[in-house]
Amino acid sequence: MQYISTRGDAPALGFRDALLAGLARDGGLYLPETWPQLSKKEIRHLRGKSYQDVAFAVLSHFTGDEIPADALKSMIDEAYATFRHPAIAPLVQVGPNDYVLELFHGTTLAFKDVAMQLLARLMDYVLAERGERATIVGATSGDTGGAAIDAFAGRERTDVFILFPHGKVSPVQQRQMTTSGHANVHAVAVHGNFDDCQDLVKAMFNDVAFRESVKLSGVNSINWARIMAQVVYYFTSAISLGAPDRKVSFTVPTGNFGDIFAGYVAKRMGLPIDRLVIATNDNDILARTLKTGRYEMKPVVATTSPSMDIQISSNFERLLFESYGRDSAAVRSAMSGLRQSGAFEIQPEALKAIRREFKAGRATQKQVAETIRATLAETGYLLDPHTATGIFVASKNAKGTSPMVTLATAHPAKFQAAVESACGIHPALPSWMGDLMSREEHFDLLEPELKAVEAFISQHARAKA
Ligand SMILES: Cc1ncc(COP(=O)(O)O)c(C=O)c1O
Ligand SMILES: N[C@@H](CCOP(=O)(O)O)C(=O)O
Repeated sequence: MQYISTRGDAPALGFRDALLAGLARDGGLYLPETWPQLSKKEIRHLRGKSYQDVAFAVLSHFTGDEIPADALKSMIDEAYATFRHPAIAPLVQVGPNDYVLELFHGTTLAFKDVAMQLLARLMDYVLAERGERATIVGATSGDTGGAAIDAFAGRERTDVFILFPHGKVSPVQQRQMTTSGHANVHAVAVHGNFDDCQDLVKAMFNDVAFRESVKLSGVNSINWARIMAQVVYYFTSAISLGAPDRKVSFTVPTGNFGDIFAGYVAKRMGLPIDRLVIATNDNDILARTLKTGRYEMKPVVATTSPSMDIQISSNFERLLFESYGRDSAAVRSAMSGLRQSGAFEIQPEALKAIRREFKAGRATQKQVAETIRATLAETGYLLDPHTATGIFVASKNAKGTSPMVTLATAHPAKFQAAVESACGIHPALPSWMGDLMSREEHFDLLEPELKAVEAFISQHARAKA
């Protein structure tokens, strides 16, 4: 399996190189040259199998012969042994045809753990095989950072630098990043928002001299391996609801478009997905884009679902590439429009293709709070504000026959203030992380200036060219 860049100007890479590269050298994002196919018969065969077995069946199509089967199996087993629920991603029924897919049973209580625990092991494996080290840089609006720090903490071959927007993550998210205590982990608060942090990460990748000097690698969903690992739970949940002999719909709280793009990939691979619904908070660039055909940035507003306070939705570039029939020149032109004027128009045929695959909706903060309160009152189920965004939008986009699964992307205890203000209940952290808020914090505070951030990383990174 070869991986190609959305911008068409970087060499195609095998799985291991794409994994370590993160972002392609032309600034594009890697995806597989062709979509692997699972027949109905093969999907049926996965019924009753464990999460780990389904993960192997799906992921081995992407890793091919670059990761031996035994090694992949052990990495999958180790990664999901860190989860606190035997099903890894259990499905909970909250209405006659409505389900919540709980993706928050990992070590940092968010869906990011599902991919990150595997990604860390895959990177370690490839680096060890090559006798190399890497410097991992990530941007976070709160959850990716904690998950990456947990998954990479103490690993010999990697140093991890996580940029987070100062004062804009929840107290639990901040502590998960700042209390690790491991020497290879660096939490860096940046005066700015998530988009500033993500811009810095992309700029570091595009600075070839810097990239090579510290052997840069990335763990945001720009890295194909993140998306790949997230495809698995679309299969496990749809199969448990009757796929491939029944279509299933999904609503996904969306920011960087990685999680829902994984759903699109599952569909391309043969999973019968009916609707894929994008749910946004007040930062509704994706909902506006589907409505108007114009992708246009507006200033980010702070909401009660801070992890989705994003305007530049990185993985939308992967969808554009697909919708333009994999025409990388059209993607390059859209991305240069975005850089120059903060906007681009989607050509009519591509827009039609996107609208065929996706629906979209927005939930205001008031609607999110009301959804948390009403869902608790009616079903006894406590939602976090990101999942509540999904549940609200799902309720407007459900389609009679197919079950609607909303992805529960975070545990309510990560957003205690918002949940308490919505319904009066203060969600407690699980007892195994009860001391989180009393651990000592360590982090650095930097301005959003490329050279200053690069200098900081060069000074602390152990990987050198
Ligand atoms: C809790 C939570 N929900 C939803 C999202 C959106 O996911 P994505 O960026 O993959 O669209 C994020 C992060 O982006 C998140 O942390
Ligand atoms: N919500 C994310 C933002 C980064 O998304 P990623 O999936 O590209 O890593 C976060 O919590 O950091």
